[in-house]
Amino acid sequence: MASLDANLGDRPPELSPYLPADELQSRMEQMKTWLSRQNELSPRPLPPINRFSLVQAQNRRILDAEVDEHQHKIWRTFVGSPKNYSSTPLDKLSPVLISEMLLHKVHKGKFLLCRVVTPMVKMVGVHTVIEDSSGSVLEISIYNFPSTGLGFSCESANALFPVGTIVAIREPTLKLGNRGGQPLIRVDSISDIIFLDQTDPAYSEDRWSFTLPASLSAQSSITCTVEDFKKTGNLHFLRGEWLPAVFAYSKGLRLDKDAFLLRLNRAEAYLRLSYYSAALSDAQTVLSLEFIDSERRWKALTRAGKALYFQGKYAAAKDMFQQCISCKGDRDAKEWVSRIDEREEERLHGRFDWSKIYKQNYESPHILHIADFHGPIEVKALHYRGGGRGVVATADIKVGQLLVVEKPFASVYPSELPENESLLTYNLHTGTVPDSSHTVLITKVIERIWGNPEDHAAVYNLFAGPKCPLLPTKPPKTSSVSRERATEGATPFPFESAVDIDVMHLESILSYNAFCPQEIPEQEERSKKDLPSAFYLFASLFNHSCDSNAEWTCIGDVMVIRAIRPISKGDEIYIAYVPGSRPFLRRRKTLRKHFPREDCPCNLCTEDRADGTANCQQREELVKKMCQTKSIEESRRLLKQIEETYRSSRVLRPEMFKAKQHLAFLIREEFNQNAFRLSGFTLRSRVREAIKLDIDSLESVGIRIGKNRQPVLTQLSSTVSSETLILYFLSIAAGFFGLEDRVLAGGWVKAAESVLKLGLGGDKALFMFLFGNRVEKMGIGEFVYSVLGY
Ligand SMILES: C[S@@+](CC[C@H](N)C(=O)[O-])C[C@H]1O[C@@H](n2cnc3c(N)ncnc32)[C@H](O)[C@@H]1O
Repeated sequence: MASLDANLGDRPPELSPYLPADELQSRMEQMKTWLSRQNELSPRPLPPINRFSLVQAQNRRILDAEVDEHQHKIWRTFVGSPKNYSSTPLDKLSPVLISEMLLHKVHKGKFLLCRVVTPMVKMVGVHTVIEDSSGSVLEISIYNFPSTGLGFSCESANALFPVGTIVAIREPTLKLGNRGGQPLIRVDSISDIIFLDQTDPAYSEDRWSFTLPASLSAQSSITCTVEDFKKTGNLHFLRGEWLPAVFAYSKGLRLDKDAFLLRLNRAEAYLRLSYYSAALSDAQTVLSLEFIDSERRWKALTRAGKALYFQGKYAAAKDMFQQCISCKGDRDAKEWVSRIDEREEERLHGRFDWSKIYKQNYESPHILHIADFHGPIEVKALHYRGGGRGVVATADIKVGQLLVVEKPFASVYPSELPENESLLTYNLHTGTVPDSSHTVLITKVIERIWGNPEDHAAVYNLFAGPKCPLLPTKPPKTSSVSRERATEGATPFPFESAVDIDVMHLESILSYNAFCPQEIPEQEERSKKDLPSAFYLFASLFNHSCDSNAEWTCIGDVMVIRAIRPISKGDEIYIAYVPGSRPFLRRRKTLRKHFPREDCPCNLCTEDRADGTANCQQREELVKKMCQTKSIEESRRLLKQIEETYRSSRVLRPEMFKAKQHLAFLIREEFNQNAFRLSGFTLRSRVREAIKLDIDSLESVGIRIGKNRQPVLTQLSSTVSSETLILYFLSIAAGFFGLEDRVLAGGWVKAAESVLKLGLGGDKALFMFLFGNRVEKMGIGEFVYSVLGY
């Protein structure tokens, strides 16, 4: 993320989310060019900077922020603007002073040792004033630092960077800021910041030409003892400020690395942050100590067990909890053991209790207790696909077979975002304005990599846009975790990142691989501010087809992929990035970023292209009209016209599904309102007509209907979700039930149950959970239960 740098004479294009889509896209292209030009400006010396006025300006900002605390703030950001990061270790860099630095320059080969002079103020990132040892000052903006972004308070940033904190900034970038065009250091990558040890000679006051006011330097941690840090850490922990707690414990551990209580507490704080490898490493260090008592040992075992469980290392986690049980006969640990057994059933055999998982989703969209699962599939090199890979079947696959269950690497729901702040992001990679949840997702992914550096390679092995080279099917063994936490002499996490984080590359990766784990309602493409965003490492390897052979759905933020057609061994498996039910021209626009040169090559798009743009456009307009009309007669006319936009040879006709469903709906509405006026014969013939339309509509989306007017489920639909199909089937059943044709009604109920099994893996409990209320409302509850034997 980035805020816009001030221009130097040549003005940047004006952007607004309210511009027509094409105009907005073209201005974003201009903005891209403008930003890269800014990046290429010739370096020049810094103007003189007055310490007093810089500090005063920051103090004013702090006051303004306090006054505006409750006002709604909209922060403007850019995804895809140039951002730098360093990949050179600190000990290979040489120091630079502010007076030696140049504006518009990335100081390659250098690091700046600096001290925080004023409290932080929050903008898109956090902003403060720093000084170097000679007393020269500069403003600094730090983006993407965990626990400082959207929804976090300034106090959190000040707890992490209190006045007096000394940091080294690797290969700093000096730019002009957008607020008044002041020169500032801009840090996009958190891995560029290294926090110096408070025992480092740099912390000695005589190293600095300027003495910080006593009232401020008291906030510096130089005089604190291990006990002070423990207390501060515990206080933060009690307030739920996990990262400030981690920092306080870590400072204590810098003074005494054997202070195992701090380490034990830090392990718990790491768990709350989902930094599992860090939590595990702390818990294991405590377990390696011979002298700890059984209570502490039990705590360390529990924390190690949880870290391993959430990393999906179930056997090792079980071992920890079993040791807990022998330690204390612990009931909690027994529950964890049985949870682990359930996870192993899921992971190894794909046996999931779906209704239990759907119920978890009611409590929170972040499903905690579920294992990842892979069916008979593998990632294969497919050089003709962007990124060079795809997922193929390693055995013949049946309709409904479970292929993938995957927890997200990170996910963000709008309900987690603050009400008084939002982000207006321009994604220069895709020319779109993503919702806040997508932008926050980037920060979450950065944090997750920072806290779990072993995942770095898998994330950076994902497709990153049209210029991305062919990628290997497995992430290469990385040397980037080489600056290991435990390496002798290296600054340990969290004071230094174990991996270098290239934010610009990550932004590209997320532009091409983020999912919205919720169905996007029709017509909602331009106002999707309420939609969640999630990122999956494995699901990102599937290629796209609008007429896919597998369906992805989400339960909360857990991705589930199932086959909706029989798939032969060796065949590629596709999912739909954009639903095939969306009209062709809108689909093509949304898919443009994935197919920038030619269109999507799938069957559905090929058929739509063959119908011609004019027909597709007319079809889209007719369907729009159809959805707005309440007149049955007009609806019949429109249905005919929609049909005429298809070539006669076409089988899959998704818009006919919508149109027929709408007409059936209007007919039902009419007879519901006029039932008392219509003769029994007319009523029955209307009901029959509505049912016929419903049944015919299913054939337009690939559901074959047998001679007995029952569906033949040799495949599910690529353009209608299984959940929607079940509802239509049940509504047809209700129609036949109204006609007192219990045989046909029962047949459709059974078919609905089959779709539930194939498309959602469901059983009786799931049927009751998802559709129990709906069949009651349709007035066929008792009938349905008797047919299904519930
Ligand atoms: C999420 S990635 C899919 C995995 C990717 N193929 C890889 O190797 O990492 C999305 C990108 O894959 C490529 N892609 C997806 N579906 C495709 C298709 N049907 N044909 C060709 N390339 C496709 C496009 O470049 C798209 O932007």
